[in-house]
This record gives sequence, structure tokens and C-alpha cells, in this order.
Amino acid sequence: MLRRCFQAALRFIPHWPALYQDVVSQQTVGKSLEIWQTAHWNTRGLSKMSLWPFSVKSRDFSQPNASWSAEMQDVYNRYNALCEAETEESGKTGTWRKLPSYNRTLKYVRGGVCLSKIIQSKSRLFTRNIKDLGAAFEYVVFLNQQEKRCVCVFQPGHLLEGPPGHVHGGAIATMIDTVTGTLAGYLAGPVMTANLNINYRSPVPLGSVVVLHSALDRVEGKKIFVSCRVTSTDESKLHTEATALFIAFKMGYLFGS
Ligand SMILES: CCCCCCCCCCCCCCCC(=O)SCCNC(=O)CCNC(=O)[C@H](O)C(C)(C)COP(=O)(O)OP(=O)(O)OC[C@H]1O[C@@H](n2cnc3c(N)ncnc32)[C@H](O)[C@@H]1OP(=O)(O)O
Repeated sequence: MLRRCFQAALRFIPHWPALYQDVVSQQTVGKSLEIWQTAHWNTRGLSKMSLWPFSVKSRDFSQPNASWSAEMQDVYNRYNALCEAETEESGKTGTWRKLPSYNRTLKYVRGGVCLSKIIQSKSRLFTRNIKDLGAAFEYVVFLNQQEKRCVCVFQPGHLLEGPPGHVHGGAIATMIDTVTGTLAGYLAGPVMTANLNINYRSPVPLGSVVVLHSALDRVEGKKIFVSCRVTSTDESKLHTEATALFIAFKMGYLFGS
């Protein structure tokens, strides 16, 4: 029953919204695109259903909130200004773009908000499942699609303690996986982490603000190689270095089809 529900859902799920076909070969994403285009029509039909019983609003967690420190807000403002300035001046999509952040990955796809209320409705994204503002993962990701890189401003809260007063290595790994995975996902569609290598160079104090700089290294077929550095906001201090391998997959892989 559950499996049939997933398979039905897949007909509504297009591909990830951003696809950069120049990065991954047609062979790897071409067939997924066909599914996406078919689903796109289905979903447009869905959005026209006035009697659809669920709200389609979704909270965007990348918006500033009261828990953000002045430093977090400053760095956010710096990158956000780049997004706005370029968009306003050129009248076209800017080089930098602030990415929305939802508490379920389903919500990134067209029609996914509705599906998220049906399919495993209690599931939540690991980094967005604590309601207490500032207690755990406060972050926002900016994408530079031309340069195939992104930055994430991250303020780790008190629930992420590892060594006394400092951030747990697993929490740092989670953020590296999230940021590199987000970049790979925007470049190549659905991806899964196959390998993550991390070198921890200096501890990150709880409540401080760090920046994750992530860049695409190369693509080989369905393999997407991404690297990441975690630094202080002025980049004078290196906290962590990592490389990650993601594998592009078709959504059916997760649901046994
Ligand atoms: C708009 C878009 C929005 C997106 C924005 C979303 C924003 C929201 C943020 C959330 C972002 C969270 C990101 C978290 C992402 C996870 O946390 S994913 C969860 C953790 N990962 C897993 O559970 C993966 C488990 N592993 C697997 O399912 C499978 O092993 C994999 C990784 C899919 C590989 O599948 P496979 O079909 O078996 O791959 P296979 O054909 O054997 O290998 C393909 C190639 O990869 C190589 N390879 C495979 N595995 C490895 C490995 N471990 N090491 C080295 N090479 C490997 C193979 O050698 C092979 O190489 P070639 O021979 O082609 O040269």
C-alpha cells in the first residue's frame, strides 16, 4: 500500500527544480527529464484544483530571525546585498541567489508541499527539526550558479555541543553534507552522498558564526565531486576541510522502482 502510494507520488514529483544539464551528461539525467516534463503537466493540473484540501504554504527557514547574532546578520546582509544589487541593476537573474530552506526535501519539488502532508508526514529534515530558534542549526545558503559554488553562513546553537563549549564534529559534518549536497543537488538533480572525507583543523565555538565555502570540483558521469572549507567569517581561521562524492540517481531508486 505504502509502496503504491510512493509510486503514485512519483508521478507528481518532477525533478529537482534546478537542473544544469551542461554539468551532468544527458545520459545520466536525460531520462529523468522525461519523467519531469510529464510530471510537470500533472502538477500544473494539480495546482489548478481549487478544492485541494491542504495549504500549500511552506515556511522558508532561511529568513533572518531574532536568534541571529549581529555577526550572523552582517554576513547574511553582505551576501544578500550581492543578490539584490545584481538583480536590480542588470534586470536579470543575479550571479548570487539566496536559496530557500524547507523542513522537508519533498518541498523542493513542484507539488511536494502537498505530498509532504501525505507521505510520512511526521518526517523532518535533520537540520530543520528543532523549533527553538537559535538552539541548533541556524544557517542560510547562497548559490553562485555561474561559478558553481555556494556559501553557507552558519550559527551553531547550544544543542550542538561536542567538546565543552564547542560544536560536535557530527554537527559540522552534517552541515558540510548539507551544503555540498545542496550544491550538487542544484547542479545535478537528486543526489546521494557516497563519500565524505573531513579534516577537522580547529574547534568551532558554540554560538559563533562560521562560513562554509563549497565548490564543484568535477563531474564524471553520475559522480559529482565537491569540496568544502569551513572558516571564520573573515576567512582568517580555517576550522574544517572536506571533500565529498555525490551520485546522481533517479527518484525511483528510493522507492524500489
Ligand atoms: C533543487 C535541488 C535542491 C536540492 C536542495 C536540497 C536541499 C536540502 C538539503 C539537503 C541536503 C542533504 C544532503 C544529504 C545527503 C545525504 O545525506 S544522502 C544519505 C547518505 N547516503 C546514503 O545513504 C547513500 C547510500 N548509498 C547508496 O545508496 C549507493 O551506494 C549510491 C551512493 C547511490 C551509489 O549507488 P550505485 O548505483 O550503487 O553506484 P554505482 O553504480 O555502484 O557507482 C557509481 C560510481 O560511483 C562510485 N562510487 C560509489 N560509491 C562510492 C564510494 N562510497 N566511494 C567512492 N566511489 C564510489 C563507483 O565506484 C562508480 O564509479 P565508476 O565505476 O562509475 O567510475
